Amino acid sequence: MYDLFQTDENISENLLPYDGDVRYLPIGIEPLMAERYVDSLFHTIAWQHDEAIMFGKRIVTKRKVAWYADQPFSYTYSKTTKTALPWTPLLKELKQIVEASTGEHFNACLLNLYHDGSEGMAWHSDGERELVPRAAIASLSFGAERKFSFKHKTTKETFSLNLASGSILIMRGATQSYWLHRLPPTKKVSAPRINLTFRSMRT
Ligand SMILES: O=C(O)CCC(=O)C(=O)O
Ligand SMILES: [Fe+2]
Repeated sequence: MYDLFQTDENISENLLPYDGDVRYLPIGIEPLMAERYVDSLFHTIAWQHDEAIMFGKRIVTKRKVAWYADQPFSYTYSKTTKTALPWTPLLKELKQIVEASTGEHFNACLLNLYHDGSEGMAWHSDGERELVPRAAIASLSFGAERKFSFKHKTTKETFSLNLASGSILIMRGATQSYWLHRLPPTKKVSAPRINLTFRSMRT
């Protein structure tokens, strides 16, 4: 039987040239296990269409989201507020894997379901008031491999990488203050992708 928990030696060097710390772990979860997780997540998570207020209008995204945490934290972004659901056994298991691989602790998780390449996420940083400042955010990806990009807020320098199924991306320190990130839409991908970002909410 293979070891579910990767050691830190598989984590990349810092991928950002300055003003932050981003590391990539290509195999956070073995590919065959990852395939099974996509299926379970698809069926057991309380997926909801995301709502946002943009230019004063309420829009409903095609992308679906879900929000889970240790406590029923509310989380406001894009001017909408969500209340966290309690962890499911599956999410607890994934949180443990991510914590063991990164050496960090998390108390909340935002999940995104992108049905195909037409769905993505626009440039943003995760600096909401409810988050512990400078705490690590770990992003666990399942399903279709997608490009993920960073752009420095002032120098405009960009950096991109592909996020494989089962991979973990860790953003730490000053990253959210200086860099935006996005998941660009693409015509090349027709399969779904599920992403989990483990976070630390202020308690
Ligand atoms: O889907 C992704 O890889 C990133 C999602 C993201 O940036 C977020 O939920 O804040
Ligand atoms: Fe983000």
